[in-house]
Amino acid sequence: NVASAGRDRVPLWGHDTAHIAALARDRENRRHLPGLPLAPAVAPTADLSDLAEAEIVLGVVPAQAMRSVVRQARPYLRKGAAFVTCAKGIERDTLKFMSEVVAEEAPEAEVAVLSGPSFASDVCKGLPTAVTLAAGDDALAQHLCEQLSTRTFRLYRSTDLRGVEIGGAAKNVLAIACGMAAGRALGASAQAALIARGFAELRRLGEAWGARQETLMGLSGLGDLVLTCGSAQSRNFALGYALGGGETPREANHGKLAEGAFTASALVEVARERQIEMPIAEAVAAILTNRLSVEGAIDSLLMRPLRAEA
Ligand SMILES: NC(=O)c1ccc[n+]([C@@H]2O[C@H](COP(=O)([O-])OP(=O)(O)OC[C@H]3O[C@@H](n4cnc5c(N)ncnc54)[C@H](O)[C@@H]3O)[C@@H](O)[C@H]2O)c1
Ligand SMILES: O=P(O)(O)OC[C@H](O)CO
Repeated sequence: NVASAGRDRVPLWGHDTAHIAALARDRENRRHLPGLPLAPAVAPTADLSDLAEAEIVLGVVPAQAMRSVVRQARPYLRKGAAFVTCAKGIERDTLKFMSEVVAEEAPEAEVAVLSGPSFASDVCKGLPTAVTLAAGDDALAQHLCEQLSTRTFRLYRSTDLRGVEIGGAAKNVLAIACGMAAGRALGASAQAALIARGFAELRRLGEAWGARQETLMGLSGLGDLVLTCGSAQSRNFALGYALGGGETPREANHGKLAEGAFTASALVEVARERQIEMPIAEAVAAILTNRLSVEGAIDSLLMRPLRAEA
């Protein structure tokens, strides 16, 4: 809906033809965003050739599906089109970030990343939202911000693609930990401690990749961490909450996409490769793979050696 502002026709492609037909018929996404009508310009389509006219393509699919979607889309992408990845995660099989996946699968496209604190329903309702758009070339980032911003959806530009991607991928994993603490009723103080120590992990990883401080402290880093760790509306937080309440990793998902569950192990591997300590993320990955209980994770985090705050 946001992307359609000021445009005559914005094709909305999806792989699930029944869902696309329902979107075209109902003019709303009854599955995920009931009661929020599609903007008139949005044209649901199952035909990828509809992308041929697009100067800007937004990739809004689960991180683990991004490669196959870009591969399918490539033959239809116009030369020089910008492909903006909106997925927050790391590809499990390759440990690659989304901008790398897009660059590998569609080398002719201009790659950009959109990330930041934004629940789809808030954006769709026209509530004020601010996020970061990063592209290697500042002029491209500025162009995309101008093209995609609306009065209520504010884009800040950046050239720090990796910093933006690290924030988006890490915050989902850390939000699972915060959800677990809430589900275990550990209290608001524990919650705040997890956000602060989680941010220390995100920042350490970002710095090891050369991410800029303003990115890590900004919308796509601290901003999205605070939103996702502090709201039951978050699917990652909700997954953690169910785990904290005693559900198994298999039960706790409730059929919703919680990207942190797919990215946790990859995040930990990426961190280990750079010798970065991420004990909270490690605990989440271990719980999700049934190597550790929630109780065991609490014990191991509380019993870590005392150290300087960094
Ligand atoms: N929902 C939000 O509030 C929100 C906000 C910011 C960023 N994101 C990010 O956007 C990405 C997508 O999230 P979402 O909430 O739109 O998820 P979603 O579960 O609604 O899925 C988005 C679309 O991807 C399609 N899809 C699923 N598997 C696919 C596959 N294998 N191949 C092709 N298409 C497939 C689905 O049919 C759906 O239309 C995630 O990485 C998420 O972190 C979501
Ligand atoms: O529902 P979540 O946990 O996927 O969070 C959605 C967005 O990423 C919040 O910025």
